[in-house]
Order: sequence, then structure tokens, then C-alpha cells
Amino acid sequence: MIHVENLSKTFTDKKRGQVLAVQGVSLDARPGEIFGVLGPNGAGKTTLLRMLATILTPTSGTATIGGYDIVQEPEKVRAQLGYLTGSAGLYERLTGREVLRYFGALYGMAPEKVEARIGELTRELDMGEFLDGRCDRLSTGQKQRVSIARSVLHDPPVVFFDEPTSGLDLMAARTVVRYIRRCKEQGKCVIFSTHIMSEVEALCDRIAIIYDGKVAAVGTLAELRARTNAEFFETVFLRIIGVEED
Ligand SMILES: Nc1ncnc2c1ncn2[C@@H]1O[C@H](COP(=O)(O)OP(=O)(O)OP(=O)(O)O)[C@@H](O)[C@H]1O
Repeated sequence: MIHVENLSKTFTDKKRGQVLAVQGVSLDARPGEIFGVLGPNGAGKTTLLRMLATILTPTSGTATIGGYDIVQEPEKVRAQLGYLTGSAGLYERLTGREVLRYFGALYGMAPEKVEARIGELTRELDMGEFLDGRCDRLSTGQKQRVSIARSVLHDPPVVFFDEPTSGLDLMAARTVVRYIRRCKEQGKCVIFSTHIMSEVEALCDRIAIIYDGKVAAVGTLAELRARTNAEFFETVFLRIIGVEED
């Protein structure tokens, strides 16, 4: 479903000069798989996802989503994709339901289809109590659920969740994690970026550890444990990125 080959992105920064944010990343992810992208701050996770979502143009390399090339066929790629970013703002004066209806129209969905999806997502994300409240009065966790609903409203086969639980309390994070599992059950290909080890352990079928813009390792949890001869996932991670443990 996702095929990435030797993808790189270099930024030119006034102060830092050339920033090699992503360097020669190759990976594949399949339908029904939760693929974790794990790495420390600044590793290049967001840049990688933004290239795949056709928001940034790669400096070199190629990638396809559902068989469509991210540079040649960006509209087709976007139709296959739901993308939840940390910075997604909601329209404060609208209710959650109004936001979803508005985005349904932007996605070009028929109104009946939009209403049916809103019903489904209200159940799946437990939004019944607050969907008709104005967005500026919602809690952080409630806003996040509306943002998730907005990003998957068109029922895309591929979803990217970029640090979806960041800033959420335990209960709100659990709702999001449950929804990510549900996406997998529905056969979607889920790319999940985080630096929270416990979420990776609980959720991901396979994991790419990104460090300094490169894939330092990719595999199942069991494969990564065997490769590093470690059980505790923090130790696995530190050994892969070559940092000595205390
Ligand atoms: N527009 C830009 N111009 C210059 N440098 C950038 C730009 N966007 C990102 N970078 C740099 O590219 C590198 C990778 O950043 P990126 O945001 O992809 O990392 P990340 O793994 O998502 O980190 P975090 O977990 O902090 O979100 C960093 O050094 C960052 O400062």
C-alpha cells in the first residue's frame, strides 16, 4: 500500500545551512498493518510524513501510495489518505458536527454519505456528548477526536497519525489508541509516528526506528528485540540508535 524508495529531503536554513532532515529512507507498509515510525525529536518523522502526504516535495527518491506516485499524482495520493497532524486547528466558532460537514463538502462527498460517516465516527470515537458543542469549548481530548474524525471522514485506506496522543490524558489517549486498532481491523494501512515507547509496544505490527533522518532499523518488535538482544523496549531503542545506556 505504501512503498518508499530512497526518499530524502534537504532544507536550506539561514542559520544552520543545509539540513538533511530525511536521508535515503526506504520502507513498505501493508493494508491492515500498524506501522510505527519511532524516533527522537528532530529525527525527521514529520518531514517524512509530510512528503508522503504530498505537502512537501522530496529532494530525491520516490514513493507511491496505493500505487500512485506522490510527486506525479498528488491528488490521487491525497484521496487515499487521511492525515492527522499535531497542529491541526479546528474552526473555533463551529461545532464539531459543522466542522465535519464542512470537510465532507470539501472532500466532495455526498451529503447522505457525510451524515452516515458522522454517525459511524461518533460511535467509534465516542463523540455523542460533545459533537454539537462549539470547538472552542471542547477539551483537548475532545478536540483531538473531532480532528481524527475530520481526517478519516472520507474513509481513506491509508491513515497517518502523527503523534496523535501528544498532550492527551490517559483516558483520551486510550480512546485514540482504540480507534487506531479499529482502523487496523477495518484493513486500513496505519502509519503511526510517536516517541512514546509503550504505545509502540502496544500497537505496532512493525516499527521503523528513525534517527538523524535515516532508518536505523525496521522490523517487528520480536525482530528488533532479537537483533539487539534486549527485552526492555527502551534498551532496544537506545542500542539501535547507538546510544550507551546509563
Ligand atoms: N522547514 C524547515 N526548514 C529547515 N529545517 C527544517 C524544516 N522543517 C524541519 N526542519 C528540520 O529537519 C529536521 C527534522 O525535523 P522533523 O520535524 O521532521 O522531526 P521529527 O522527528 O518530526 O521531530 P519531532 O518529534 O520533534 O516532531 C530537524 O532538524 C528540523 O529542525
